[in-house]
Amino acid sequence: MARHWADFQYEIYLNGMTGAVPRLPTDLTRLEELTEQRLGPGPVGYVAGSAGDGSTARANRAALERRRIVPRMLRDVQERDLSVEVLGRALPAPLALAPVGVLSIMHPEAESAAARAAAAQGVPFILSSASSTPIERVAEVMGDAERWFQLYWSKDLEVTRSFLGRAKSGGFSVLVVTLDTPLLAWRPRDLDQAYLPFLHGVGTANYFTDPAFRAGLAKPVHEDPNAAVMRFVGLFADPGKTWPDLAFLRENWDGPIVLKGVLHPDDARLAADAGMDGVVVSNHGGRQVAGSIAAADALPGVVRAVGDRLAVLFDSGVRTGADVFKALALGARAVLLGRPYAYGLGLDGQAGVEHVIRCLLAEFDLTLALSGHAGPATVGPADLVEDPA
Ligand SMILES: Cc1cc2nc3c(=O)[nH]c(=O)nc-3n(C[C@H](O)[C@H](O)[C@H](O)COP(=O)(O)O)c2cc1C
Ligand SMILES: O=C(O)C(=O)c1ccccc1
Repeated sequence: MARHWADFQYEIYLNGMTGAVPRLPTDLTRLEELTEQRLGPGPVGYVAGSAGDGSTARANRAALERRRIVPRMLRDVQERDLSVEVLGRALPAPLALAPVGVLSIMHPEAESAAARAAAAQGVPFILSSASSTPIERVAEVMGDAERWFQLYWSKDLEVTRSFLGRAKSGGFSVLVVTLDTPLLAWRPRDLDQAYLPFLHGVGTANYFTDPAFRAGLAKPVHEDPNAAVMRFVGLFADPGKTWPDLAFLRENWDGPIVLKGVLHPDDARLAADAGMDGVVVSNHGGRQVAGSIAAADALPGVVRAVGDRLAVLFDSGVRTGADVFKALALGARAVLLGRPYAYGLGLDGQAGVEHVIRCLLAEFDLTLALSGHAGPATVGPADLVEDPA
């Protein structure tokens, strides 16, 4: 029998009989405020912040909130199964943890704690190229759990080759290539504090321990960490890349490749034509193009364009179980979760990330059941209306 994620609520109430209440809020929209109170302004500003005036991040939430679910009754929702097949993988629920860089600013155990949490709950972990922890150290704590690798497609071919080889050796099976960050956007919250997180734990972070990256430095990282950070900023991405360049990745990666940060239907078609396996409809959580289309508003057009050819995933603004439901109703196969798990990590390490996953999926399970669905397969556009307000 499939796991009933909704039972988490009774676990919480049962614990309550001995006087225990959850260590973190069960409404994940409250985590940001709590993190802000507990951690310094630099790290929280970096994670919570977004591009420009923040309008895209707000639009992401508004586009999800504007869509309302129309529940159906008497449809036998006793036995529910949240599992989905994505890119040939059986996932227990339509959820993966999004790639989030430099997690050591949130917690000393950084990506290792987040990866352990994902593995414990059976949710794929997408490791960022810009992680605070080397690929191999993360692989070590994941057993045989599902893990994907996010590539920042570097200007330096040797760095890219090195990452692809190390990710493959570490058992990372899906390559997620992020397209929407050829440059870091204008981020006033970080600029006002002159805060760049990349110096944090520089000696042990993924880039800074990579042999190909180090080979290009005039001095060892510990002797001139500022120069190492400037080399990183200069080469982690490549604004010169174009669609034909994808052939290199297709030839040098055996497994599925997913392009992250696609918003236009024509770009989704180009991804399919380039032999890619999936796209993530995402505006990077509103951190790149201030003023851009909300991710949920871009989703239906991409699904119409390539839904029969590619796995269409979604992120940017997912905070509740209802948001997961709405993304699926708009045509996504699964969603990625970003900031909320970073806050969970900052507030309570591995346990905090597990709390976030369990709350989101319990709420999603209940949303499904209460809306008349026994699983993701039957969810579709007919379940939603747009709030005229
Ligand atoms: C602090 C932070 C760091 C991020 N680092 C990366 C990264 O290294 N690679 C990447 O592809 N996306 C990165 N993202 C974007 C996320 O993968 C994801 O697209 C975004 O957080 C989703 O929006 P949400 O935070 O509203 O859930 C980062 C996001 C945040 C908040
Ligand atoms: O901050 C980000 O959103 C991001 O994607 C990033 C970019 C470079 C390094 C680490 C994270």
